[in-house]
Amino acid sequence: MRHVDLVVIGSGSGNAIVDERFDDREVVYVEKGVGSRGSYGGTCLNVGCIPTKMLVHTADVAGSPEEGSRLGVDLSLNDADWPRIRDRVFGRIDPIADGGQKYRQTGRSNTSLLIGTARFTGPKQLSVIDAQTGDATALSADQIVVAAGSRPAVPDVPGLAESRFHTSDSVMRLEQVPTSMTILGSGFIAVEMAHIFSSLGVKVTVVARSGQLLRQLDRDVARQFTEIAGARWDVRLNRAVRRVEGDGDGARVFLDGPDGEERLEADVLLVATGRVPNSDLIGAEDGGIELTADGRVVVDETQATTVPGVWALGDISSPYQLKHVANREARTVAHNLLHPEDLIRTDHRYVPYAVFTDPRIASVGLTEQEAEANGIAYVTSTQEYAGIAYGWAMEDTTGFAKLLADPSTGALLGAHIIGPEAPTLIQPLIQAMQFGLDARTMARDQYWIHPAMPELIENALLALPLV
Ligand SMILES: Cc1cc2nc3c(=O)[nH]c(=O)nc-3n(C[C@H](O)[C@H](O)[C@H](O)COP(=O)(O)OP(=O)(O)OC[C@H]3O[C@@H](n4cnc5c(N)ncnc54)[C@H](O)[C@@H]3O)c2cc1C
Ligand SMILES: NC(=O)c1ccc[n+]([C@@H]2O[C@H](COP(=O)([O-])OP(=O)(O)OC[C@H]3O[C@@H](n4cnc5c(N)ncnc54)[C@H](O)[C@@H]3O)[C@@H](O)[C@H]2O)c1
Repeated sequence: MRHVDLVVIGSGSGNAIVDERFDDREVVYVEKGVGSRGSYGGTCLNVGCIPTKMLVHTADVAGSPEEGSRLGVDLSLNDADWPRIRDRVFGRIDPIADGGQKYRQTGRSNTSLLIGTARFTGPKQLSVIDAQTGDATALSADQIVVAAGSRPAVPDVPGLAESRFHTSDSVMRLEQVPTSMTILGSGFIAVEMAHIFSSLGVKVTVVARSGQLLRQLDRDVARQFTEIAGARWDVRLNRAVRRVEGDGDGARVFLDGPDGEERLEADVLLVATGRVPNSDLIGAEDGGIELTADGRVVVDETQATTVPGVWALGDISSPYQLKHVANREARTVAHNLLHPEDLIRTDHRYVPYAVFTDPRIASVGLTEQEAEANGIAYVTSTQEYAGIAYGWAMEDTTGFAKLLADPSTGALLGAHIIGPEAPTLIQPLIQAMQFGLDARTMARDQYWIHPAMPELIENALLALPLV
């Protein structure tokens, strides 16, 4: 068995851990590859944030005629050349992944890369199965970083496994843009993909189990989004998927609907029903590593697992499946590997996120239903884009910012925005929450550029009924 100082399993956020600070240690990276190319560099780069957002921007541009028509500008969409769109995205991403792999193979003399699947065989012991030859390499290490991420969940629906279906791992590399697409699920991936493909002319049907899309969001935002989406896509709410039939020519999905069985036919079926942590792939339990009931690796705030010397970060352990959280946790792990006498903790107090659909959504802190359920005293304010000058310029009639604050101190408890540039507009509110800036001071003690979009935030802050 080969013994080294450090093994890192997973090249997503795990890839950022080892740099010149680790030059005095022998390091082995293990990566099995993601997506159809078996790419290096993890989910975000290859099959997640980066390609989706490159496609979302393309979708926004394709949606310009609709925006123009609101403003009296007559535009038309002549063609969306899918092979060009797809190849622009992956023509940029694939070389970055390949370059990252090459760097790990040859870039640092103390670091090597095994392309294969790592599994614990005992505490701090691993077997790595080579992706090409199937040969096993036994490894042990003083320290192991588990950064093995998550993968698409595939629900146990009769006929699904035997049918041709896509997940986010494959749908962005389709050969042809389909005529129609059924999307199972109504979370982040479902509504981002629905925006992308519907903007390119695909007839999209979204199937949701509950009565709302994005139902974990603040209830007013979820309600507004569900209404907007219903006017744009064929949205089927409160549906149970009974079975799937698929042959060479697409897939048929059978649902229990309000009036009995419904049958959906589409060229492409996209399953977007959540992601499961890869703790089973790494054989976490054989390594003595404790898991949560939903299969995540248990970590404390220093990212330490229940096995001393084994650390975890990102989707495999975090309750937040978000890249900026995985990156922050990776910084904690890197520091703690280097400074065992001075451990730091990951701050998870104000984790924001954005949903890059149409309209955009962004959120940080408590939703109103969370504040209510936890008996937290709060006041709210809602400012519509339609009530600020830049909203008139854009002719926006559906967007708003909603704030929750402590009624006596003015401390911000939550912020939720649906509308243009929401992921950008929310950043000063994240900053205020993180650094303890109260709503009154934030609103009054700085200039807000007139007539810019952040006046949405200024007005929402001023409208809070603080005592
Ligand atoms: C379609 C999509 C869009 C997204 N968009 C956003 C977004 O806009 N913003 C955002 O913040 N987040 C987004 N996310 C979430 C984000 O991509 C993840 O939270 C983040 O990439 C997790 O990083 P990670 O390092 O934990 O895991 P990963 O990046 O998944 O890395 C884990 C790596 O471990 C490897 N691995 C797994 N098991 C083994 C094993 N046994 N042996 C060897 N290697 C192994 C995998 O192949 C993988 O490369 C998106 C996700 C998806 C799917
Ligand atoms: N912009 C972003 O930050 C971004 C974008 C995409 C993905 N992500 C991350 O990736 C994660 C995974 O995305 P996702 O959209 O797959 O998950 P999600 O948790 O956002 O949504 C899953 C959806 O699937 C539904 N569902 C679950 N099981 C089902 C079943 N058996 N039958 C029918 N419906 C079912 C749920 O009700 C929900 O609507 C997200 O939670 C998010 O953290 C982030």
